Amino acid sequence: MTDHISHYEQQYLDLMRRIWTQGDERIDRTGVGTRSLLGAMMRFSLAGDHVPLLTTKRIYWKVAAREMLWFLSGDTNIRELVRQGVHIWTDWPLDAYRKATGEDIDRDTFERRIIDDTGFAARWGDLGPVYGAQWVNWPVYEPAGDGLYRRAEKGRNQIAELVESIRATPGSRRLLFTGWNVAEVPRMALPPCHMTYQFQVADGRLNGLLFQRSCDLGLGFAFNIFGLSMITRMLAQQCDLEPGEVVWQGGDVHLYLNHADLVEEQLRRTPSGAPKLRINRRPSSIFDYGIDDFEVLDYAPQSHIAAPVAV
Ligand SMILES: Nc1nc(=O)c2c([nH]1)NC[C@@H]1CN(c3ccc(C(=O)N[C@@H](CCC(=O)O)C(=O)O)cc3)CN21
Ligand SMILES: O=c1ccn([C@H]2C[C@H](O)[C@@H](COP(=O)(O)O)O2)c(=O)[nH]1
Repeated sequence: MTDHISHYEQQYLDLMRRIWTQGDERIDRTGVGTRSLLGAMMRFSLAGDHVPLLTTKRIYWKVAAREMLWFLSGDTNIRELVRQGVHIWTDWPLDAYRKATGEDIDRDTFERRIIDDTGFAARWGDLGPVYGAQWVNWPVYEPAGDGLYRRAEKGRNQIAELVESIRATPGSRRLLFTGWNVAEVPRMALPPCHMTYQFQVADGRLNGLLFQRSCDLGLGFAFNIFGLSMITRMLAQQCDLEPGEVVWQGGDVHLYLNHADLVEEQLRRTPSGAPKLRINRRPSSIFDYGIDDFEVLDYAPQSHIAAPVAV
């Protein structure tokens, strides 16, 4: 149906090939090793409900959607994700627990305890002040007298302020939010990868841009580009704008060396089709969306390709 030269996903496959064949090979933080390139950009249209889901392997878009809704809820504990059957954040708390206790616990048992025991979840399931905390409750400090400061009860809600700003000053060049809180990065289980989102209103359309400092092109990217598209669509709906395009900018874009099978299989495949993301309802605020409000249509991907995640 779609000529593969012009299919939106070709940008992704080209970048994958370039990094795999020409990337700088190094041992990274995880010890797995990557091939890496600094600086990349891709653009995708959201017009007509189109969504840049990868078609050369199945993407579990509901997992990515649940993760995005979890960020917006301000939650930083994996418990709610695990309760919803989302396992993509479990490995980091699990690793911390194993290292701290020496207990040789398997993932299923760890997740069971996170769900069953709220005390255990509070102690071992929290990722620190990651995305959700910074997005909707960026800490602020108020004078407490004698030159002292105390943390204000409520922080800044960057997302609520962004909705207001898009509505009030659509010509602004300051329509953004960021998870990169320099003072709090050391307390995060992982410093934010998809760290800064910026928006622009042009001709009645909302465009969204993401700067991602570090990108696991084989696994994380598919989720991150869906998340960017989803939040751009939600913001557009809340601000009575049409969806425009999304621009993705990568800092350190890499392929893990243990993703060789995935990379080679994916590069053999040809992208096809034009999936659409439908939002079935107009919730009264950006914080009132639920998973059932989203539907993906015309998505007929090739088979899933499993690949290990580097912790
Ligand atoms: N190395 C690494 N890559 C990442 O993409 C990543 C991290 N670490 N750390 C934090 C989060 C967690 N994210 C993840 C983690 C795992 C998958 C993953 O395993 N995806 C599989 C299966 C998904 C599922 O079974 O639900 C996939 O095929 O997409 C995706 C994103 C994105 N981030
Ligand atoms: O949303 C995400 C979250 C994480 N990643 C990847 C990028 C890297 O491979 C690791 C993070 O390691 P750092 O050493 O902190 O860069 O996780 C992603 O692609 N998308």
